[in-house]
Order: sequence, then C-alpha cells, then structure tokens
Amino acid sequence: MIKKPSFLVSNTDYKKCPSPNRPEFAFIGRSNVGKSSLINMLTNHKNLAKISGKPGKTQLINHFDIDGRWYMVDLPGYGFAKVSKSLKSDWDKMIREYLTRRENLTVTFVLVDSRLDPQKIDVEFIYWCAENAIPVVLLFTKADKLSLSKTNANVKKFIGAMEEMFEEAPEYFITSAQTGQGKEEVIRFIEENVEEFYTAGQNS
Ligand SMILES: Nc1nc2c(ncn2[C@@H]2O[C@H](COP(=O)(O)OP(=O)(O)OP(=O)(O)O)[C@@H](O)[C@H]2O)c(=O)[nH]1
Ligand SMILES: [Mg+2]
Repeated sequence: MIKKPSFLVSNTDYKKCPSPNRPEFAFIGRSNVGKSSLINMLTNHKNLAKISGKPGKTQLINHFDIDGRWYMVDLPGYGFAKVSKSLKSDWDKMIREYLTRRENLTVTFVLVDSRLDPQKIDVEFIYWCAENAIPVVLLFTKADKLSLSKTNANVKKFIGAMEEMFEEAPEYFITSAQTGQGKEEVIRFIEENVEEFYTAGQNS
C-alpha cells in the first residue's frame, strides 16, 4: 500500500534528478497511452500527475516521492506526430540518456494500449530497451474500454510478437486507470523489487 506520495521535481536532464539512493520505477509509452493516469491510480490520487485528453501533456522527467522509500517517474510520451523535429530529437536525447544512465532505475514500465494491434513504434522502443539492457515490464492500459475477451486477444497478440523477437517475452500486467484493474498486482510487484533493492544493498 502506498501511504504518502508527493511530487518532488521536474527535470530535462537526468544528471539533475534526485539523489539515486532509492529504487526507481519509470512509466513510459506512446503519448496519451495513460501513463499519468496510471500513476494517479496506483497512488490513489486524482491529480498527482497531470492528465490531458490531448497527447503531449507530460514534457519533463517528473519525480514523485513514494513513502520516502522509492521514486515513481512520469515521462513524456513518444510517437506524438504533431511535435517538431527538433523537439523530437530533444525528447530522444533526454529520455534515452535518462533510461540508459540513471543508475537506480530498477524497472521501466512500458505502457501499451490494450485496444490496439501491436504498434511498430512500441515494438521498436521495447527492442531498443532490450539492446540497452534496460529491464522492461509491460503494462497494458485502458482495459475498461474493450470486452475482456477482446482485451485478452490483443494482449496475446502483443506477447506473441514479443516471443518472436526475444527468447522470453517481458513480464506484463493488464490495467485500467478507470476501474483500478491491476493495481494490487503492480504495487505488489514494485514492493517486491523495492525490498530486493534494500536487502541487496545490505549484503554488499
Ligand atoms: N477509459 C480510460 N481512459 C483512460 C485510462 N487511462 C487514461 N485514460 C484517458 O486517456 C487520456 C490520456 O491520459 P494521460 O494519463 O494523460 O496519458 P499520458 O500517457 O500521460 O499522455 P502524455 O503525457 O501526453 O504522454 C486521458 O483522457 C485519460 O482520461 C483508462 O484506464 N481508461
Ligand atoms: Mg502524461
């Protein structure tokens, strides 16, 4: 259970992010996929992370403090067609540097819209993460929008595409910010990793 979440700081540079002395969990995915909404759902907050119906709302690396024990990070989305080329390359540099160099980044949650067939941009991004040894867990979003069977069929298709690329598909959870689906499972997963971070630290 998350008790006390609070917004800490926004940055464009990973070097200025808070001290890397706690485990960190980042949320990324296409613009509008529901990253900020999911952060609010997981933290039981209406507006901890800013949400918008228009894609491109989140523009910075946003750190949230969770119970003084770990960080949650809301990132800007990729694949928003309306941004200029220079803005896109700024995004690329900021995010790719953050993901590859942030030493305490424990897991990167890649959010995927559960309504869609596998999208090239998501598959390519996940492939890039694998090439760079960034640990990825998939979160399928907006599961309230389709029937259970349709959602499951889409998830199966996506995982099938992953299995064609990798020996093992990434771990995944099916979520809805609207209904709270997946909340307990995702929080439990995070808490297990937080626990491991601190016990590994004690043994070294
Ligand atoms: N029905 C439904 N709508 C959702 C869900 N999650 C997000 N939305 C809606 O999707 C839109 C985008 O949500 P955001 O959380 O702002 O998405 P984001 O990925 O943070 O977007 P950017 O910051 O622009 O990259 C908003 O209109 C949300 O209300 C969900 O689980 N179910
Ligand atoms: Mg956002």
